[in-house]
Amino acid sequence: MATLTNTVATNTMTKDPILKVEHLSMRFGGLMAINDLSFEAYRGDITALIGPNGAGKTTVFNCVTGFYKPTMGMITMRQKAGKEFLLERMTDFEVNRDAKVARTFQNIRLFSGLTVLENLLVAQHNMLMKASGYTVLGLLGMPAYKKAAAESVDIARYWLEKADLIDRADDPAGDLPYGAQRRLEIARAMCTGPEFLCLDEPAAGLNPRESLALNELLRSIRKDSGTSILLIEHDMSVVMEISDHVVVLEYGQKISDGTPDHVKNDPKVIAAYLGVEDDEVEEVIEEIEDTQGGPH
Ligand SMILES: Nc1ncnc2c1ncn2[C@@H]1O[C@H](COP(=O)(O)OP(=O)(O)OP(=O)(O)O)[C@@H](O)[C@H]1O
Repeated sequence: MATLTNTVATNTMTKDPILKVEHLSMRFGGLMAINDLSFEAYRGDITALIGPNGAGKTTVFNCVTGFYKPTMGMITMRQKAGKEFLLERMTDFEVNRDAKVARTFQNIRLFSGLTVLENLLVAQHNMLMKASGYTVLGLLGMPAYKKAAAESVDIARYWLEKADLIDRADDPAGDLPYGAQRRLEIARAMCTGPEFLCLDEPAAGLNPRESLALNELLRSIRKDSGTSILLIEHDMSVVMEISDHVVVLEYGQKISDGTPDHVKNDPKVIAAYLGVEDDEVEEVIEEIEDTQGGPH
């Protein structure tokens, strides 16, 4: 099995996997976008999925979150309480509601005409409907609904504080600067109480200050809520700064798996990013160092 021969440079003995991807393949017509991919994400970790354009990162995300049905393979998520879900057999709605996996998308998908607070309340719609007993009478006055409604405002306020957006709670979401909209999307996903949060390029288009604010939010999610995070990211400063574990894809296969330091120095990863063969890596790195005036 090709994937098992790759080095996993993390201490997997002490880690508790929240997600296991086993022999995942996804074919689009004649194109094998993902080819026999296996990796794990560990509970409480921030795991980054990286790789050059077209490597298959978004396809993996879409399989994990129920948007695509994989051609082959198994995706198991195990919740903290021990309940297991085979995500490849579930719809995107079930993955979110039952397995408690939330996601954001490459393109921001907020309700731009609703306020910042309203965006977070809409995200809790399922919980509120459940509390209403799915009846109009419930909506109109049942104590359970009133309690749930008050709780959902508290949850929204909590995440607005965390995302540093509390001062903008009553502004239309569409009026926020880009970086703040990204944080609002993450806050919205967190309002659904996920055990596993999947973020598709959260730092895309952010300026350095917004990137720092994002890093801070993700670190606080990991620390305070214990939610495990899987993110796709091109911004290496974000990946290296906040990830506990990095999985690198190229042409739909795993080429490296380990700590940020391990993958950063892995010749296969360097070769993939520079677009050269493995045996040419050292030569190319020497050339780069020469043009930059020596090693850094
Ligand atoms: N729905 C689809 N139909 C056909 N081909 C697809 C589809 N989705 C992805 N692909 C192809 O699968 C391959 C992997 O694409 P994917 O978007 O997963 O890569 P990626 O690593 O996320 O790339 P990027 O970093 O550019 O977003 C690409 O060759 C892409 O063109």
